[in-house]
Amino acid sequence: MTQPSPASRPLLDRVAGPADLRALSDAELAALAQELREELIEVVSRTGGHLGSSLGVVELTVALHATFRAPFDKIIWDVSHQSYPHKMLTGRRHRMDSLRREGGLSGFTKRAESEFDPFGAAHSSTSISAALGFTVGRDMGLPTGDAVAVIGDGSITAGMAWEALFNAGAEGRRMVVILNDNEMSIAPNVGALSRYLTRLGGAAQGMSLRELAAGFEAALPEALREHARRTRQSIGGIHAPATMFEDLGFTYLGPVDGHSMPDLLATLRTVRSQADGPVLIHALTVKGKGYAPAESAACKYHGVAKFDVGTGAQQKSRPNAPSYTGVFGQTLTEAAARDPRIVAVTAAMPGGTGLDIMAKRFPRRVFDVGIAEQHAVTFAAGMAASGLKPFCAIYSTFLQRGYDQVVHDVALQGLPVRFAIDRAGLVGADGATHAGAFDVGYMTNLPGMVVMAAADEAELARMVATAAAHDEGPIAFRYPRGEGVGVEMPEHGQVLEIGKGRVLAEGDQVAFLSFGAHLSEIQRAVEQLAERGITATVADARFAKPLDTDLIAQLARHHKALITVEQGAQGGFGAHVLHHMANAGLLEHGLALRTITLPDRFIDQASPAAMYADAGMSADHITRVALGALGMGRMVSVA
Ligand SMILES: Cc1ncc(C[n+]2csc(CCOP(=O)(O)OP(=O)(O)O)c2C)c(N)n1
Ligand SMILES: CC(=O)[C@@H](O)[C@H](O)COP(=O)(O)O
Ligand SMILES: [Mg+2]
Repeated sequence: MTQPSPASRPLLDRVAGPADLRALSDAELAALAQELREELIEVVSRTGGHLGSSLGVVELTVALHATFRAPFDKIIWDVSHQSYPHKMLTGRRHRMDSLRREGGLSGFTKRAESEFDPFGAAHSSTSISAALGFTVGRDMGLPTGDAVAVIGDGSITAGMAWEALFNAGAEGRRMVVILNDNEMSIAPNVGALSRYLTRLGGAAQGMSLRELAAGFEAALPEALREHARRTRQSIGGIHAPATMFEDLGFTYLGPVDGHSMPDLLATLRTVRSQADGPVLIHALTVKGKGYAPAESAACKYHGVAKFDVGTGAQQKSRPNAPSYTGVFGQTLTEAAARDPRIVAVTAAMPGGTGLDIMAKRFPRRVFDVGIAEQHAVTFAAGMAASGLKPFCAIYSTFLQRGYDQVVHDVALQGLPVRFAIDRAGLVGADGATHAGAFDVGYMTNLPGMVVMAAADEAELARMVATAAAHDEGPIAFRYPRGEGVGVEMPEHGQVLEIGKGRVLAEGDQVAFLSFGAHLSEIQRAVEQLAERGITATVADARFAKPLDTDLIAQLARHHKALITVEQGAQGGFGAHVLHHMANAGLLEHGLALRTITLPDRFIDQASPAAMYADAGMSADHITRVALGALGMGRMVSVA
């Protein structure tokens, strides 16, 4: 991929890698941060991506790399959507225009991409655990240096981060956690911890971190923790209580101005030379820092499309149809207006899941619990047990985090939680970490769980209605990222009969049994087959559980080949159909059977269409599979 050369920047041009930062003076490091920021804005204006979070850590990234010795020391970015400045300082500056594109740099840290990415991420709240793991490796004599976890105030709300803090505090090993507190998750941060951090940030406002760091430096190493406590107390008042981080065994330093290079350098250098146990540095930053359109936007340009640097105006795609997410949010809001028992839960994604639409009309019936998928699921289970009708709206990839809760707190207890599983299938630029590949498998194997997938946006509206009406046990419906196919929308979502599919077109030779949103690709394949004189039946299963066994029997009896298609991993819908057919004796009449699923490998970022092509699921592939199943594999070649 040809890359435009970055504009010449006097200091940045001198930095081929982090070691070069150590030849710069502190003043030059501050100036370098400004160059880095300018280039970051330019690059992301061309690529799109997670701009606001990356802008907020420019100074921190420079200071970290100037102080620690990566890759020997391990700098671990939580989520790592803020790692663009880190990429630019660690030998990837000239490839930044390929960010999030096919064949290009990942939008997250990735072990395979660079030795400076010691730990891959994209799901939140893993950094402290990973840093503790590296720390133990170091202490057991492996050639690895200090571990530094950089975690945001949103990501630290997750239970996993606290499990790691408890463990690290008790272990007492030298490691560093930097809490990057910008008071934002994707949406404004929520919850009691967020309130606590705001108080902590405000309490010591005006104190000089350089003073604190100087005091810190003067302390004897073994007295480090006690000294930091005394220093804080002398600033916050004699009786200032210890922060909860200190109670957990960390030395708490802060708050530090996360955009002041002198303060950051003084603090990090002191910690690097003096720390003898776990240290938490509380850095206050501004999401979108240094770019006025980002700083002033409510979303702080968390994730942006390409944009005009002068105005900040993003290139809006012109949708031909409403988005699945929008249809979900709107339909659920209408259902909630009719049924006061409907409530909804999101784990820090009110906009991403469309629940912001319902929250505008029914603010007290939508609960943003922060990045806490496990809690979200069990909280919904509790509400279901109380007689409410909870919709738990979580992306497929993040619901993985709450799986034991789905099993133990929902399915096992037969509670009617409605799972709205957005971002099912391949999602594009976020790549493999965000692919909704596994939910069909991990939901259909649960006794009593009803599992649906929407073929289009009208079907999604029907599935919302079906879920609202289904009080007998848990039910889930999945739908993809992006816009629908432009079908006419029903006025009210009609309630579907549980376990019944539908036939959309009838043919003689091959039957396609589709589960979910790959239907339009199948229809293109059907056209290609028709050009070759082959007629196909197209059925939409709607349900992977319970299966429409009558429909399957009918398709099996009247065709030479039956092909299942789903936007999910092996072990999902197709596997259930095969399992049923084997046990029902439907495989005994010479029927050719094929399952089209994602392959058994992770698919790298590209456009969703290119990712599906990579996965062997384009219309051409489907046509080829059908021809092969009919024994006509060599009849024609398709592209
Ligand atoms: C387990 C999980 N749930 C949800 C998300 C979606 N997500 C990505 S970034 C983000 C907000 C993170 O906030 P914070 O850590 O404060 O970083 P900031 O963007 O403010 O820099 C969320 C909710 C995720 N990546 N992982
Ligand atoms: C980093 C992260 O997990 C989110 O910001 C994610 O990229 C959002 O994805 P959508 O754009 O699909 O909502
Ligand atoms: Mg934040």
